[in-house]
Amino acid sequence: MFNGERINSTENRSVLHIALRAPLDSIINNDGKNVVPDVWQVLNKIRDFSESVRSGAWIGATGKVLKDVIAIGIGGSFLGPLFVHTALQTDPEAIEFAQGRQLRFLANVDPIDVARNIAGLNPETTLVVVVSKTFTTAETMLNARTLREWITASLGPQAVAKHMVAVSTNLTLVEKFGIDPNNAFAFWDWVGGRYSVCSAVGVLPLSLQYGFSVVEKFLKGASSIDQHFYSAPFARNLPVLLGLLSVWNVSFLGFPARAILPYSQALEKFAPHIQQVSMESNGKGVSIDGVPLPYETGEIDFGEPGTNGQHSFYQLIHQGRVIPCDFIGVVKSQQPVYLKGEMVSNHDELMSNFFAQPDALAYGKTAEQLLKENVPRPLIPHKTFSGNRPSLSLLLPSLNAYNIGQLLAIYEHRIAVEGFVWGINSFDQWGVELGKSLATQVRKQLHVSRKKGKPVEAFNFSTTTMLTRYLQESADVPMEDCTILPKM
Ligand SMILES: O=P(O)(O)OC[C@H]1O[C@H](O)[C@H](O)[C@@H](O)[C@@H]1O
Repeated sequence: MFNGERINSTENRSVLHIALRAPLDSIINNDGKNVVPDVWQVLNKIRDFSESVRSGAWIGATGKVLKDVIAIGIGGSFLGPLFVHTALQTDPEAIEFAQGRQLRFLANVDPIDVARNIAGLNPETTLVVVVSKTFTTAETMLNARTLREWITASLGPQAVAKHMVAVSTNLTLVEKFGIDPNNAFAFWDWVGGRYSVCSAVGVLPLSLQYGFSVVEKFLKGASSIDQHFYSAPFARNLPVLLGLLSVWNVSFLGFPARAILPYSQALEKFAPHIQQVSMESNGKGVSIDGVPLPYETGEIDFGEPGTNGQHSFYQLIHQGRVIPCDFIGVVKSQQPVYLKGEMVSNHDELMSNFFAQPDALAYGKTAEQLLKENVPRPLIPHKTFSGNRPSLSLLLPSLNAYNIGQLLAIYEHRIAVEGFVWGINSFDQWGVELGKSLATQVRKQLHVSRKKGKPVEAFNFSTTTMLTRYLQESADVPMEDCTILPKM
């Protein structure tokens, strides 16, 4: 990976997200060319652009400062930036830099997501960042056309130049869409979508919200783990150890899932992000050479912040299926609260749970202990905890931009380690293609049925029945040849 070899062999690409956060003087080659200067050229462009928007030097079509940003993107062009944004939102340093500004994310093609995103915003003070590696993703492009309409309907077509910018590897399509290439921020095909938060995909929206200096700390944190991963002996190498633990749990112990349980509300979007990084990377059925695997790979990742999860799905984890857990705790809260007269601070209360849960999973509770507590015999099987349920705990010193970068990189590399051991390609995602092409077929069918009254054909019985019903029941929904935007 670090040598720039084309380890993503099915797409014939290198995998160099480590270059996105490498110091300017480092050398990371792709096809014999050092890519680090290109990375920094874009980072500097983001620094200049975000500073001009934040300072008010760059203004909207009607002369107003652009204080609100909507980032349109989905999958890897959404989940990582949302995780980092959510984590920074309560960081005291980041808060200072975000005064008076808003960052929102429009991902789903559901028009309800459009409605939620534009609610309360004025196009005059809004900058739209269209984020798409390919610039062909159906959801993102329809959302981009929708918000282009939202802007032009109130400010006129010339306003697009001031109110829309893009992040992509496909600058030709950016220009075709009508966004000035000068307002496009590039990245490269050696960055996988789910590994792209350290490229302009994350750095641009986050710099607009928090300023480049905060985001640079995030990059430095990620880079510190890259260096650790590259050079630390395996026995002390965090991503290696974590990756091996996961392989052990999945392939040797046969546990198919992994719960990601941060005891920090700021990390509320961490599990959804890791869900994509992990499940899209390692959810494969064949080896890198295309041979069906004789063992399972990948985890079913899910998670919620503690303590919320404890009151939801932990019952199953304690007494039902065995689900290896990652507990993530933070020593110092971003937002400490102390109440006079309380036994512990609010953060200590949270952390009491962080320390208690792994113990409960590991050691459980025996029938003997319950008998000593005079638990009635019929209840003993119900109140017994088997123990011997694996978990691991990570304790971060604090949660600032730097540590957030570290946490991200630890998981990115851990997932790569798992893939290397399993002998799969963790960097392609062919499994998402079939659904996309069938959706294209449905889209065509909906068009000809609605416009020309053509019956549903060439689908299986179940889909034909459901589609026909959908068309019948929505025949009265207005489909005029005019534009309708949400009325919220
Ligand atoms: O950034 P884009 O090209 O719009 O792609 C967005 C997403 O599309 C697909 O769903 C891929 O499976 C994801 O890996 C990717 O992140």
